[in-house]
Amino acid sequence: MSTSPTISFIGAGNMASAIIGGMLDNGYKAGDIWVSAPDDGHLQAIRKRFGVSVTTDNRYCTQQANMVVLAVKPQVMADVCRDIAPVVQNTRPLMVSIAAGLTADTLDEWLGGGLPLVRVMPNTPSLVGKGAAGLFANKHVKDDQKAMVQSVFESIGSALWVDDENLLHGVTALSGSGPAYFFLMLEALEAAATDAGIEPATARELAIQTMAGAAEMAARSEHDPAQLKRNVMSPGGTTEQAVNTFEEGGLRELVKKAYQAAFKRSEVMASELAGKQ
Ligand SMILES: NC(=O)C1=CN([C@@H]2O[C@H](COP(=O)(O)OP(=O)(O)OC[C@H]3O[C@@H](n4cnc5c(N)ncnc54)[C@H](O)[C@@H]3O)[C@@H](O)[C@H]2O)C=CC1
Ligand SMILES: O=C(O)[C@@H]1CCC=N1
Repeated sequence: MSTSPTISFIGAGNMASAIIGGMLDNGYKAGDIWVSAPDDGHLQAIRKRFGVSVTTDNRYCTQQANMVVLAVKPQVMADVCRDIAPVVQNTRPLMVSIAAGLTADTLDEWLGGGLPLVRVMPNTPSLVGKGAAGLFANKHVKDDQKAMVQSVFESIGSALWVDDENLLHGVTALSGSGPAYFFLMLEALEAAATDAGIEPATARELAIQTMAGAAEMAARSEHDPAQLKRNVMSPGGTTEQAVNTFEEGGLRELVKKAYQAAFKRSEVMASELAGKQ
C-alpha cells in the first residue's frame, strides 16, 4: 500500500475540519485529500482554508480514496452509506466512521457488507495536534490498514485501540465529548474572575494558561492528579477553601452523572439508529 494514501472525507463540518487541519500541520498533503458535502458553505470554507479538493458528489469523492472517512452526523449516515454502497463494494477502500453511537455492524450493513471498517471516536483538539481518539477495527481490517488509520490519528494526537466495541461509548463520554466539559469550566472560571473585577481578556488568558499548564503537568509528572492537587493546597490556604467547596457541592457526583448521561446517549443513539431503514 502507498505510504501516502488518498483520503476522502464525506462531510465538511467541525470534526472533518479539525482532523484535516491537524493532518496538514503534520506532514499530510492537501493534494491527497478529498472532501464532499452539500454546497452549504462548509465545503467552500474547507477548500479555501486547507486547499483540499472538494466536490458535492459523495460517490465521486469516495471513488478517489484508499480510505474514506464518514464525517457526517449520525442521523444522515444511513442515507450517505446507502448512496455510496455500490462504489465501495467495487473499490473496497478502508472505511472509517467517526460518528458517535453507530456500530460497525450497522454501518457495514448500510454499506453493503463485508468491508474493512474502523470506528474512531476523535475530538476537536485534533485541530491543534492535541486530539485524543479511541479506535476499534472490525474483523475485515488488515494490519496495514490498521497502521494507515493509526498513523492519521497519531499525527493529530493520541490514538488508542480498544478491542471491545462497547468501550467506545465510554471513550465518547470521556474524550469525544470531553473538550466541552473543560470549555464549560473555562467559561465558569472566567465569569467568576470577571465578577471579581478582573478584565475579561485577562481572566480568559489566565484561566486558559492555567488549564493548559495543569494538563501539561499532569501529562509529564510522575505524580497522579490527586497528589498534584495536594501540592497546590497549602494547609489553611486558599486552594483548600476552593477544593472543599467543590467537594461539598458534589462535584465528583456531578461529573459522574454527566459522564453517564453522555454514555447513555451514545448507547441510545446506537440502538435507535440501528433500526433506521
Ligand atoms: N464535534 C465533535 O466534537 C465530534 C463529532 N464526532 C462525530 O463527527 C460527526 C460529524 O460531527 P460534526 O463535524 O460536529 O458535524 P457538523 O454538523 O459540523 O458537520 C457535518 C457535515 O456533514 C455535511 N453533510 C450533511 N449531509 C451530508 C450528506 N448527505 N453528504 C455529505 N455531507 C453531508 C454537512 O454539510 C457538514 O459539513 C458526527 O457523526 C459526530 O458524532 C465525533 C467526535 C467529536
Ligand atoms: O456530541 C456529540 O454527539 C459528538 C460526539 C462526541 C462529541 N460530539
